[in-house]
Amino acid sequence: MWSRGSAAARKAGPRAALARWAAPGQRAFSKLSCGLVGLPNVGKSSIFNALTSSTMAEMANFPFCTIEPNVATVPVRDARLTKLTEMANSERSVPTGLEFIDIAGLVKGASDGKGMGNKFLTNVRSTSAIAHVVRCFQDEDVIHVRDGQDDADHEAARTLDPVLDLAIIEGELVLADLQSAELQLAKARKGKGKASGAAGVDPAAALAFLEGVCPALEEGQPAAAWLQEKHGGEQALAPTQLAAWRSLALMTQKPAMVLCNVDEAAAGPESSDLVRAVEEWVAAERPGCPVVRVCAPLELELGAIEDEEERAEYLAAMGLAESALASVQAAAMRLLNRRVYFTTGPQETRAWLVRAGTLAPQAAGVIHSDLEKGFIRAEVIGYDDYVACGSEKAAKEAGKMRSEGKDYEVQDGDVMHFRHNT
Ligand SMILES: Nc1ncnc2c1ncn2[C@@H]1O[C@H](COP(=O)(O)OP(=O)(O)OP(=O)(O)O)[C@@H](O)[C@H]1O
Ligand SMILES: [Mg+2]
Repeated sequence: MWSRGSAAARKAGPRAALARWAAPGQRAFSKLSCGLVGLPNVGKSSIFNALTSSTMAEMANFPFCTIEPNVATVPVRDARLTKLTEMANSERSVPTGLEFIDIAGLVKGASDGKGMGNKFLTNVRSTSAIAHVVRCFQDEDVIHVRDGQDDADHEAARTLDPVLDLAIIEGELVLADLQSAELQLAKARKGKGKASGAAGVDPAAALAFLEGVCPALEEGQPAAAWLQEKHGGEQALAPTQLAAWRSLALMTQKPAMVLCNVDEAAAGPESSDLVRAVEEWVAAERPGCPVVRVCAPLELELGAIEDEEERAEYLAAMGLAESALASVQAAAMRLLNRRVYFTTGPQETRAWLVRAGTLAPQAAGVIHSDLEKGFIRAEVIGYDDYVACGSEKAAKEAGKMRSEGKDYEVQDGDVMHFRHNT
């Protein structure tokens, strides 16, 4: 099954090392995952390869080239991790990861089983975020498919229209969600929904969400957009409400970003009309959804440059502030509301991912469940203080090390040490 990673994914060199992050007894580390979704042949596999700098996804000018999704985890570059590793002279430096899943092309009618149909919608269901890939590159030789069949002869299907493409795919996800939500609603009304049985889920709250979200889905509104409009988004929900909302497990509840697959001409500061059309539509219809331009060949070249200075020069020459990978990773962190804290020592300096608002014991639990169970307190130094003082010892002497208890909310960039009694 793809969720455990394809054989190719398991074999992949540097990524295989990432899979070993979680040593026996440790919890699997909390990496984020992002599924690449889009019409056939828009460049999902090309972007997957570019972002993960691997050639495991077969790229071909052939619609539905990808049948089994490819999975790869990419380490997140973080200058703070590099700096802390240098300061502690650690043997190992372990970044956080972002997993990409290259999903087969969806077409209009996918929710009814057209094209590769529901099988691929299942793959979308298991990711934490969705990246819509839309075609913004001009190439007469690459077939553009919109209607579930090779429509190369139809002028309308050949015309590039990334906004329409985006609306089609989003519409398919909404339709599939509507089918699921209506089933859940019928069951919930009879009082035997899975929500009513799920631990920690208030059946009345789940029912209320279903009654609200079904008509919205019917009108073509993604579930997340409905929640934003009616309730101010997930952040505004109380824990019991959030549990009820999440129990619906709809695809359009997931945060989404748009990746514009551009040619080199539109990769620099100039952009293109197609990209601008996407940006305008998203700003008006899906506010808060990030739009990132990715030029696959350029990103591939960039991924191959190890030297930081050389990378910076390459980016500057292209007129870019950062790589598409860095933009996508930042967008995923923002969308999924994640924060990073660090642990550092001579053996290892490591970055850990937690949700915004995570308290110290649960943050410790990301490292090992024993640390959470036996949590006594956390010794915390803010990243800036740590660097300004030059070492943990100096930070301590300068009074910058705080002793925090079980109610402490972990902040992005905290350098932490956990005291525990196990
Ligand atoms: N930015 C680009 N510029 C020019 N050609 C591109 C670009 N991106 C992708 N292509 C070409 O488009 C074709 C389709 O790409 P790819 O196989 O990555 O699409 P896909 O979305 O994964 O397709 P499928 O849905 O069939 O899996 C390939 O021939 C690829 O080389
Ligand atoms: Mg593909």
